[in-house]
Formats: sequence, C-alpha cells, structure tokens
Amino acid sequence: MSDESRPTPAQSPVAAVIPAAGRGVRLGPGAPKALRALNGTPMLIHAVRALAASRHVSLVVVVAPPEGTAEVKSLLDAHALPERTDFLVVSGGESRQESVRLGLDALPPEYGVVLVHDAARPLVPVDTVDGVIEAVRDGAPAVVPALPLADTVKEVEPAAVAGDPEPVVATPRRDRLRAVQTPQGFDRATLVRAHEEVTDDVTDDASMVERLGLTVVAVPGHEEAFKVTRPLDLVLAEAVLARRRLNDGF
Ligand SMILES: Nc1ccn([C@@H]2O[C@H](COP(=O)(O)OP(=O)(O)OP(=O)(O)O)[C@@H](O)[C@H]2O)c(=O)n1
Ligand SMILES: C[C@](O)(CO)[C@H](O)COP(=O)(O)O
Repeated sequence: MSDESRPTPAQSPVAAVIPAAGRGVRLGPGAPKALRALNGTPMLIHAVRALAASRHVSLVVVVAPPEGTAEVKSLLDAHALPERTDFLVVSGGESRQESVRLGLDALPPEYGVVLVHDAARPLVPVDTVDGVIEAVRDGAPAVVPALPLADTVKEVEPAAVAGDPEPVVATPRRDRLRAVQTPQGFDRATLVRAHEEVTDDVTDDASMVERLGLTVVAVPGHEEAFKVTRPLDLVLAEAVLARRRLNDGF
C-alpha cells in the first residue's frame, strides 16, 4: 500500500503489538513471565483480553518467546477471545526493542494506528486503552498513559557495586514527573521510522519518537495498569482480580 492510499490515523483500524518474549528475571525462576499464571490464566491471555476489549482493536500481534511460539498459539486457541479480533504470533528478539520491531514487521499494511502493550501489564482497563487510541486518532504521533508519582525521585551517581551508597546528584521537581505505562499508541509510520532510525538503548517506544524530535503526549494512565515485575506484583495482580470478581458479583 502506498503512503497516499494508507488510511490516516483518524480513519484507520488499530493493531496492538504485545511484546511477550521476556524471561522475567526479576520475577524469579520459572516459565517466561508472560506464560506464568494469574488466577489460573496465563498473564499473556489477560493482556490480550485487555487489549481486545477495545472495540477499536481489530488485530493483536503477540511477540512470543522464540521457543514458545507453538505454546502461545495453542493458548490463544484455547481461551475465549473476541471473534472480531484477529491474532498473529511472531517470534521475539533479544531485547524488548527488537521484539517490538519484529511485531511491527508482521503488521498488514492497512493498520495506520499501532498500540504497543507489555504482556507484563495484564490488567490495563479498557478505558485507558481507548483514551490512548482517541489521542492518536486526534492527531498525536505518539501517546503514553501516565500517572503522577507518589515518591520523590533522586538522580544518583550509580555505585560500581550494587548495594553500596550512591551520591545523590539531583532532585527533579516531582510535579513535572510522570510514571509512564502501556499501551503506548502511535501513528504507524512514525513508530516504524523511529525503529528504523533510533539505535540508542531505550526503555520504551515513545522515547524513540522523542529522539526523532516529535512531541509525545501523555494521557491519564491507571493504577491497575501497573507492570508485573517483581514477586510482590503477582500478589497485587491477584488481589486486583479478586476485587474485580467481587465487584462483578461472581
Ligand atoms: N527480549 C524481550 C524482553 C522483554 N520483552 C517484553 O517486554 C515487556 C516488558 O519487559 P519486562 O517487564 O522487563 O519483562 P522481562 O524482560 O521479561 O523482565 P526482566 O527484565 O525481569 O527479565 C514484557 O512483556 C516482556 O515480555 C520482549 O518481548 N522481548
Ligand atoms: C515500556 C515500559 O513499560 C514503560 O514504563 C517500561 O519502560 C518497560 O520496562 P522494562 O524494564 O522492559 O520492564
């Protein structure tokens, strides 16, 4: 599809790329993090359902651990997922950045809006997903869901040996800081260009767009969109699911 015939973000269908190829080292020994269970269901399935809950999302591309693509395909077949959504599974890379790029490479041409969502954020509410999509469709090249911080943040001179005291070098104003979550939403052409041109190590996709000199906008995130990173996060995720079951009355 030529650039001229590609739909603008305002009209375009939305695809979600879910990088799920990480090991989960900080979570401790076990299966790759995305395949570990939350309340008996793999974290990845929760994440896929969370994105597919948006009626705007018509394709979900799961980027699986290279040795786990067959398992991910059978998991997607075995769990009830919305019929209006298509699914693709591709094999992941060495870093999150590489896994996202492999997911982007698999996107059919008609998708002009792309969400990138960590499998490790399985509980993001649909209103957060839709808020990100709306801001991209309104014309922002890149959108991040974000929350104000509760802690004060210090910049330090990192110690050579973990655990040694670290001199504090600065305290940024907290009211100007945000903790950034996923899904991050993009005009597809912008995200593809960022992945082609930016080679620095980054920790999220939006910062690659910042490096192109474009403006990234933040919209409200949600506490339940937290990232399952360490063992205590699993306890919190199960508590959130239990609260949702109570609120849903079953
Ligand atoms: N090579 C990689 C590394 C990470 N990810 C994905 O990127 C998301 C965010 O990464 P993170 O939470 O850091 O997951 P892990 O890399 O698995 O965690 P850790 O750093 O503790 O090993 C996760 O959904 C993870 O599966 C990926 O697709 N490919
Ligand atoms: C993309 C991200 O979730 C935004 O907060 C985060 O940067 C991912 O970091 P990780 O170390 O790969 O989990």
